[in-house]
Amino acid sequence: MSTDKMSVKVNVDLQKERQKCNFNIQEVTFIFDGGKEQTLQRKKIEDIALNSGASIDSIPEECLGLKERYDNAVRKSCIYSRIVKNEILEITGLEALGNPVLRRTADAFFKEISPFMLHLGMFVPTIIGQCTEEQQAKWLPRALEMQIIGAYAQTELGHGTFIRGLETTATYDPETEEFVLHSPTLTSYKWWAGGLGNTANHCIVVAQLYTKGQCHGTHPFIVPIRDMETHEPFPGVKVGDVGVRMGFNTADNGFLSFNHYRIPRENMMMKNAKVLKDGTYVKVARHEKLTYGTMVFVRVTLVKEAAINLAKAATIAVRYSAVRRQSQPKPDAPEPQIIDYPTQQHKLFICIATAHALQITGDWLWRTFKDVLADMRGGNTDSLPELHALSSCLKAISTSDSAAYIEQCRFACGGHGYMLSSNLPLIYSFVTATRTYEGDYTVLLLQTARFLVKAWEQVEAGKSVTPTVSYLTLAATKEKVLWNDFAEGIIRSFQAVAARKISACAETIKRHMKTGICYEDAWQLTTVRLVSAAESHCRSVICQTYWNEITRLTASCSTNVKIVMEQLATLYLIYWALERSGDLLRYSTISEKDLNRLQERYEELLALIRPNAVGLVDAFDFRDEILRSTLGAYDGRVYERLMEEALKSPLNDGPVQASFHKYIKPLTKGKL
Ligand SMILES: CCCCCCCCCCCCCCCCCC(=O)SCCNC(=O)CCNC(=O)[C@H](O)C(C)(C)COP(=O)(O)OP(=O)(O)OC[C@H]1O[C@@H](n2cnc3c(N)ncnc32)[C@H](O)[C@@H]1OP(=O)(O)O
Ligand SMILES: Cc1cc2nc3c(=O)[nH]c(=O)nc-3n(C[C@H](O)[C@H](O)[C@H](O)COP(=O)(O)OP(=O)(O)OC[C@H]3O[C@@H](n4cnc5c(N)ncnc54)[C@H](O)[C@@H]3O)c2cc1C
Repeated sequence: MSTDKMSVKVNVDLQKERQKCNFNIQEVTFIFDGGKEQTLQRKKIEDIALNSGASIDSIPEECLGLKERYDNAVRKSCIYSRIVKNEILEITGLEALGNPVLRRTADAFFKEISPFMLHLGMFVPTIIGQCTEEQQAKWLPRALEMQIIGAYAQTELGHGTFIRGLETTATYDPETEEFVLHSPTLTSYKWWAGGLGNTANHCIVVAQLYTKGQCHGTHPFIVPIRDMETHEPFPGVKVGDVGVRMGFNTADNGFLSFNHYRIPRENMMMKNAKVLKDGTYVKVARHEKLTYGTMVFVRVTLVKEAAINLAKAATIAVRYSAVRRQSQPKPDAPEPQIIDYPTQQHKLFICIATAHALQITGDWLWRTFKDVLADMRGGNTDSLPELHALSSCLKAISTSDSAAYIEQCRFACGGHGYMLSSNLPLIYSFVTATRTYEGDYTVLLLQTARFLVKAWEQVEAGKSVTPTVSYLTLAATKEKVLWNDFAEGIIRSFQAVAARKISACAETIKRHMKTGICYEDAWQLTTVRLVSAAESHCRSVICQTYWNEITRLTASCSTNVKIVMEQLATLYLIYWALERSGDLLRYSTISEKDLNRLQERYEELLALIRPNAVGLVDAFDFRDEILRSTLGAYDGRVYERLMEEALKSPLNDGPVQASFHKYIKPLTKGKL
């Protein structure tokens, strides 16, 4: 517990909740952080970054105008970057780029998003992933020292999803040994890149590469866009802000176009393909899609990003639910804490369980990613398709689940949850964007479906398949899988559901093709089912990973930690079994009686978890500065904080606003 938590006067109900908690909170914190060392490192980083006081705003960020908000975000980004550069990267190394601790700590500085986020989030990783060693030696130190500030401009006004359809061109001119960047149409304007509008001086631009009259598809280039002294855009570069957004308003999302703008040949990122001085195109990479590497990296990191944000929302909603009292279900009895309502527990405990499920799955995916990267360094790209399939569906489901449950947390907080000072709307506006950016939900699930159908064809042909789809061989019998309600039984049934849906899709595609239509059209006619099959596959991966890993991670924990962690994981499995009861009725032998028993077990679990609920969210260990919520602070002084924040509103700067004299008075006096 940090010192600020020990010294404050805590709401009586929250104090009682903490006394009820029967497990060792710190052990659960270690599990959530991925180990004791990670917790200690995180706390050290938080102490360094937050004890400076630089993150404190005198006026709430949300009360500032658009320009002032951006200005304030840049000011704080500079302070935070200095801390990251001078102190944090020293502790973490470049591993920090895949570690949510940087983002988690940044939340204390920015209630919205830093305009520098994409610099560390995509610009630097793309330099690492797409540049030769020589190029890295030139660009990486300057980027890490913040001598240059970069953005990642791939999406265009006309195309985000369909990368092959991008229109910006980079045409090689062997006379001058330069690439000429050009935006031939309005729809070819780069659009959305974070940090681009006003902040960045460099940008990674993804463009169609032309040399010797031939197009070689999209490739990344490092492009200086602004003068390093004056910050004026260079001639031939048009750049600006895309306009006000649902969230991300301090992230400086920008547009960019080029008018025959020249960059040196060496600015093409040449790890995976090169253009020689004479214009000869040379392919280096062994896999066609290695230029998409940064996207795979970010999708992998977004799974834990989804977990952390959901954990924040759950912390706010659970603490608030312990403080808030409402209604009178029994005559003459006191108003209960709203957390005592089973319906409230149903809304909230799945959020706690999902945060753990996604965090654990995100850790596992990160390890898988690093293994695949190590293989690729040795020249073996065999595991890349499986990684792409896994990272695509896990990014889609984790961000979608997280956004939905964060909104559920807001509902769980009633009217006060709608206040920006609760922080729930801002957390939601950030996370709901993650469902779209870095690959839209449906589009990514269809990428996974493509892999699954191919895997199914391998199984049918009697060939072996990769580990995450090996269940296809076991579960894909024509018989219904025998239901049992032990955890392993539920997981096996989910796998059977996924296998049956995948095989049904493959059959449907074949059936359509028998009518004479081509594969592409048959695929389109099957896409609603393909998305559903990919979702089922992903759910079975999360359930299996969560269950196996939590069993492993708690093996040496104290008894009550084991018990509460198992209760949460079981709750997660049963929740989804009940949610997907239609699938289970269709593809397993589950009966109505079994479903009733599951429902009863689910309700028992809610009651068992109830006394530990506040302890469970305390174990996420968010400092108040990071939570930034009137409803979720550790001390539970909800009403006092709501009042304090209300008084900070510029609309409370005097009893009478100028608009009264300008408009209302003339109106009421009949003079308007
Ligand atoms: C100071 C502050 C502190 C900060 C702290 C820092 C912390 C950072 C936190 C991170 C925050 C990050 C914020 C990010 C913001 C958003 C950025 C963006 O959106 S950027 C923009 C993001 N934009 C998007 O995400 C766009 C989404 N669109 C796409 O990715 C692609 O267009 C596509 C994948 C949908 C299709 O691609 P297409 O080329 O048409 O391919 P086909 O469909 O024709 O399939 C052909 C074959 O290729 C295969 N394959 C495909 N991909 C891959 C892969 N990656 N690999 C391997 N294989 C792959 C596929 O399986 C198939 O195989 P097979 O069946 O033939 O064997
Ligand atoms: C907050 C935010 C930050 C961003 N930051 C960046 C950034 O820094 N750099 C950058 O380059 N980009 C960025 N983006 C852009 C982002 O990557 C794209 O918006 C995203 O990839 C989706 O592409 P799109 O907008 O073209 O959507 P579209 O592809 O037009 O999607 C619209 C709808 O069509 C559906 N659809 C599209 N294709 C198919 C298909 N093949 N099959 C079935 N359905 C389909 C989708 O499911 C969706 O429902 C950002 C976006 C946001 C919202």
